[in-house]
Amino acid sequence: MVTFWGGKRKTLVTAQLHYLFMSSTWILPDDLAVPDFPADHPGPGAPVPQHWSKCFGCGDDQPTGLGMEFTTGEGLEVIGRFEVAKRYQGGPGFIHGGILMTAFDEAQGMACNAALRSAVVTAHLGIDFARPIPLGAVLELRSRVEGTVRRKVYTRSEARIVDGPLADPDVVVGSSYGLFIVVGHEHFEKGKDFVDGMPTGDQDISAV
Ligand SMILES: CCCCCCCCCCCC(=O)SCCNC(=O)CCNC(=O)[C@H](O)C(C)(C)COP(=O)(O)OP(=O)(O)OC[C@H]1O[C@@H](n2cnc3c(N)ncnc32)[C@H](O)[C@@H]1OP(=O)(O)O
Repeated sequence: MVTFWGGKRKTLVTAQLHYLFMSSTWILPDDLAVPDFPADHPGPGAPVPQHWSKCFGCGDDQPTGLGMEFTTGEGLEVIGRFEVAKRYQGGPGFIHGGILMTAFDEAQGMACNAALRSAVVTAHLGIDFARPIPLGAVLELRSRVEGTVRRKVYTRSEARIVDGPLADPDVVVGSSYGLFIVVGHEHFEKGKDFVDGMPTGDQDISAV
């Protein structure tokens, strides 16, 4: 069918089939456990601290990083924001897709940490790029844990432009599904010879 249509139309059909395939592969397991709401949760609107000051996603001691800032949302939702700086450019005038993926990675990791109070690392991430995102846009990513199975944490996130060019809080410009794995201190001990700086805060779970 795809070969029969050919040309530009072939490309379009292939892209649509790919989108359907990608979306349909994210199927939550039947034995998913929804985490309990933390008893000490501060409620919506509270700042969520960076987990590591040198982190490319959220660190305030990482000048080239995204500098994402997080607050708690409703329920177990975590809301992250950052402005698309010129250095994040891919195609002329628009964000690089890998930067958006990085932002989703960070946002969904923070949602895991807020819900489970455990360190996690990313095992799998899938992104749907729905709209081009211009430089100067302020992106808001709303992320949540959908549930867990043993150490596996299933997450979702959506991005919207809430300020700057093409802002429209009703339009989802990208979405993401991700599998994170709960890890212990030993995971980060493997990086102690390479670490840049010394973790000091409560959220710095590295054993170095
Ligand atoms: C204060 C803190 C801040 C926390 C806040 C953090 C926010 C930071 C956000 C950035 C996060 C990152 O970028 S982290 C950096 C990028 N990620 C990484 O570097 C991870 C590299 N990969 C690994 O280190 C490893 O593969 C692990 C840890 C993910 C898993 O290894 P493991 O510990 O030996 O566990 P393993 O038995 O293999 O897997 C456990 C279960 O997960 C499943 N599983 C494992 N990988 C996959 C996979 N890709 N796709 C599907 N399923 C998978 C297995 O089948 C198994 O299922 P079952 O048998 O139970 O059914």
